[in-house]
Amino acid sequence: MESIAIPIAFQVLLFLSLGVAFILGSTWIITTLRFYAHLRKLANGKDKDRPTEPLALPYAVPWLGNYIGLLIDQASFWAKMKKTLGPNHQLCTTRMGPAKCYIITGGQNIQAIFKMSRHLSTDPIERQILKSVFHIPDRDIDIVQQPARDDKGKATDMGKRNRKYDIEKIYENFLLAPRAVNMLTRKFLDVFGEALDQAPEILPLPEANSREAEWATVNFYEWLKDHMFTASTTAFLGSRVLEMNPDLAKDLWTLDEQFLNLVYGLPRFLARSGHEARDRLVNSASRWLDDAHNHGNIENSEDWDPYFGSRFFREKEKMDQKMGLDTKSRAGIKLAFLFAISSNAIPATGWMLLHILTSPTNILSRILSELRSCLLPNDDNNNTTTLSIAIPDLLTPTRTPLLHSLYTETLRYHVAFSLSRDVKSRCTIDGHLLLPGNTIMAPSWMMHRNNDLWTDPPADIFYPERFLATDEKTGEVSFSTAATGGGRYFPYGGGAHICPGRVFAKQEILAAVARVLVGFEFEFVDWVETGTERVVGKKSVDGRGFPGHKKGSMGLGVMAMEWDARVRVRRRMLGSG
Ligand code: HEM
Repeated sequence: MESIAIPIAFQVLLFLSLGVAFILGSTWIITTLRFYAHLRKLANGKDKDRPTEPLALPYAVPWLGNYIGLLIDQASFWAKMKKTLGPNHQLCTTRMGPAKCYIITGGQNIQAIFKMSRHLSTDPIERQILKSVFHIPDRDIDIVQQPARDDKGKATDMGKRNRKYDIEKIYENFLLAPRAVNMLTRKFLDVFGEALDQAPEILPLPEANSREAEWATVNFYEWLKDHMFTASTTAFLGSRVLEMNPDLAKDLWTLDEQFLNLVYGLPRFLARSGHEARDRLVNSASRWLDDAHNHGNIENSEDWDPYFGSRFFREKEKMDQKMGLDTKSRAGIKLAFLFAISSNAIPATGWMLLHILTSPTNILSRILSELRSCLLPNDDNNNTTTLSIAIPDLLTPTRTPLLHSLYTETLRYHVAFSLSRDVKSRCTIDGHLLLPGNTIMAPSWMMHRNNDLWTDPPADIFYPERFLATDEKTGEVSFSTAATGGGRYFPYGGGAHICPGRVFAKQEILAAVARVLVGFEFEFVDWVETGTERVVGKKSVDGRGFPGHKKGSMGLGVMAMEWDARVRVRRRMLGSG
């Protein structure tokens, strides 16, 4: 029996393999021929006066199209796409499973997307995230996304009386207004400073002025991220939430790692840790909301209270209650905000500090001298870490030009997200017709890391001074955003859905960098595997061994670090260099 079964199995396998190879090969040949025929037609200038279908990228796998290539390695996919399209085309389509996807690059096209909010929508992607990641039922998402109504109750795009309008008002008044955002930054900085001062892992300053503080050894990013999470969560959600849920940070970072698995709807048995972390988080946030309603006062107009936290969250909770959402949905929405608050600003701060601490050109001393000019005088003989940073000074680019340039470069280099919109109604970009029912993807990587747009040094080099300009007459060096225009730089997205946390995020990142550098001295030890002491890179601070981006973290915002730095750290005597 066996002697017959093996050849049959082999024949079946061979037959299947040939079948698959035939399907892949013929799909690739057909889509490639179609691509070049279309390219020639466009080059001949036919149809030049009327909108045309965009070029369709060749692919090998029917139905899935380029989905797999994009999932496996985005950077290589974008590079290959750029080569295939050549210099004259910046818009194409590809099949991504059930939907056709328009991939859009080029400064003018990106700017066009930001101006076309009437034709484009984020509702489907928002629904997917709220449902799959934060467990909000469709019924409540329908309420959240209820369309605008005009005075006669008719659905309209332009009406102001919709949920989105209410949330825009809350953003404007309690997240973007200078008073609100300064208060949030102040609270963040106070709690962050306190957390660092009381950190048990770092030894206290000695009593006598003459002796230096003792060194401790920590994994740098892990150390930073826990203290920053405590500070930003307390500033936004109050102090009770962490007292009630000491594992909140752990669960949120698990959710961060598992985010895409949940977005893609992987079942529990394939993404157990993500599902479990999400369930615990929703329960924790529900208990926190119940406690806040029982003990706090939602009508309180104070800037901050321990139960609800910021005025922003109190107003958001009032809005969610008014819409009739149940506790779990309201908790899920607050979690989505907590996720947005933590998942980008904290790694951005980590990257920025790692670049400073391991810089081959020693920018630390220059940054420190900028920061020292932002310290408020303290009355304890400069022998304490009770630091007070003047936030308005820190945010003034003329005082801290290098810090501003480094921040801008950090977001250029380490942010990679795919701006995503659904086409609501027929529209045209760059002479090409976009049809409703399809999606748009505009990868920031194609602009931020494009060597044709960023030269001297090229885009793939991290250059802290990139955004500094020298006045030819006076020789004065200043921070300049001239190179960020024209749709080539958009770390916070743009148009109607531009990130509403962008002002706070910048203030938080700069304040955290300042507080860490003026409060502590560091000595690099080794590059280590995250969460362990296992050495991964070269023992070097001259740029070698610097972590790359963790696989799979591209496309979502600030990319994750491949590994961490082991450092010696001690409290800085304020007088020391
Ligand atoms: C370095 C830090 C941050 C980065 C790089 C970042 C980036 C982004 C990006 C790229 C988008 C999509 C924009 C678009 O589609 O056009 C976005 C949306 C959003 N961000 Fe941020 N973000 C950061 C920090 C924050 C913070 C601190 C908050 C909250 C306080 C926040 C809240 C949001 C919200 C609510 C949205 C959805 C807006 C909408 O769909 O209308 N983000 N962010």
